[in-house]
Amino acid sequence: MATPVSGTQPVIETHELSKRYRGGQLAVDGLSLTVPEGAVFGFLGPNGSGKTTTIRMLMGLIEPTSGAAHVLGRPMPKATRTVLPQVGALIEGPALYGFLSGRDNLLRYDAADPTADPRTRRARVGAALDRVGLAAAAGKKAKAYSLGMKQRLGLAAALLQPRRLLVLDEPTNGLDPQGMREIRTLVRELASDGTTVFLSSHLLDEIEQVCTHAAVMTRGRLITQGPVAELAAGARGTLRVTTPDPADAARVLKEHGITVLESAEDRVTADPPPPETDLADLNAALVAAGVRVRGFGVERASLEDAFVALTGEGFDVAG
Ligand SMILES: Nc1ncnc2c1ncn2[C@@H]1O[C@H](COP(=O)(O)OP(=O)(O)OP(=O)(O)O)[C@@H](O)[C@H]1O
Repeated sequence: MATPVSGTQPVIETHELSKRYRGGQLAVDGLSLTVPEGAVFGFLGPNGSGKTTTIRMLMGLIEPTSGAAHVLGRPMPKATRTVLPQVGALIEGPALYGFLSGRDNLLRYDAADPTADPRTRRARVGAALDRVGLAAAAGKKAKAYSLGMKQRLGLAAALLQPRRLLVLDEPTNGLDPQGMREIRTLVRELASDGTTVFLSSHLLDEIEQVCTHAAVMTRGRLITQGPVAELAAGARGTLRVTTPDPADAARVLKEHGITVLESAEDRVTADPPPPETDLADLNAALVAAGVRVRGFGVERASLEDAFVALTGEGFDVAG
C-alpha cells in the first residue's frame, strides 16, 4: 500500500519535467507543476501544447526524457503499480465494447482489475452508474449511447473504486453544449467530496466555470499556475462606457490619462483607471462634459485576459 498523503503534500508535483519524442519534437519543456489536494485543477492550453504528453507521463504510460514527476507522493513511472489503483483516469475517450450494455462494459472492466473485489462488483457497478446518471440506460448497448453518455460511462469506470485523484483528458471534447454541461456538473459533484480532479481542456471558459486552480501551457511550457481567481486578477480588467457619444467619452477618458482601447458605435473600452481614481468622479466628469452615459464600470479580468497578457497572443483554440 502507498503511504497516505498528508494534507499539505501536493497530489501531483513535477519538477522540470520534459519529454522529447523520437522525432525530435520537444512536447513538454521543463514543467514544474503543483496540484494541491482537493483542487479541481484545470490544465489549460491550445491543441498541441503538451497536455496529453504530460498526462501520459503522470500516469506512467511514457517515460520522461528528463525531470521528475510525483503522483500521490510517489515517483512515476516507478510507482505506477501502487499509484494507479488510487487514480481514476479517463484518457483519450473510454475504450468501450459497443455490443455490450453499459452495465456489462463496467462489469467487464472491473473484472480486468486485479485489485477489484469480485464480491462487491455488482454493487459498485450499480453505484457508479447511478453516480453518473446512467442507471436507467444501463441495459442499453453502448453503441446506442450518445457521445455524452459514452463519456459518462467512461467516468463511471473511473469511479468503480474510491479514488483520491481523477485525471480527465479533455472530458468534454466533441460534446454538444448539453453534454458539456452534464459533464461539468458531474465533475463539480465528484470534486465536492474532496476528490482531487485534474482535467485538461483547451476551453478557457470551461476552466473558469469548473476549476479552483489552473495551469496554463503554451508550446510545451508552463506560463502560469495558481488559483483561478488569482490568475485572472493578475490581468487588468477593462473599463467599459456605454454611450451614444463615444468620441466625447474617449476624449474625456484620455484627458484623465486613461488609454482607450476601442471606440465603437455605442461603447468605449479602455484600460482601467489608476487605483487612486474614484470611479464616481470619472463618471461625473463624463456627464459634466455632456456625455450621455448608459452604462459605466470596470469589468473583472477573465482568464482569457490573463492568457493574452502573459503570452502577448490570443488564445487560439484551433492550435
Ligand atoms: N507520439 C508522438 N510522437 C511525436 N510527437 C508527438 C507524439 N505525441 C505528441 N506529439 C507532439 O507533441 C506536441 C504536444 O502534443 P500533445 O498531444 O501532448 O498536446 P496536447 O496539448 O495534448 O494537444 P491535443 O489536445 O491536441 O492532444 C505536439 O506538437 C504533438 O504533435
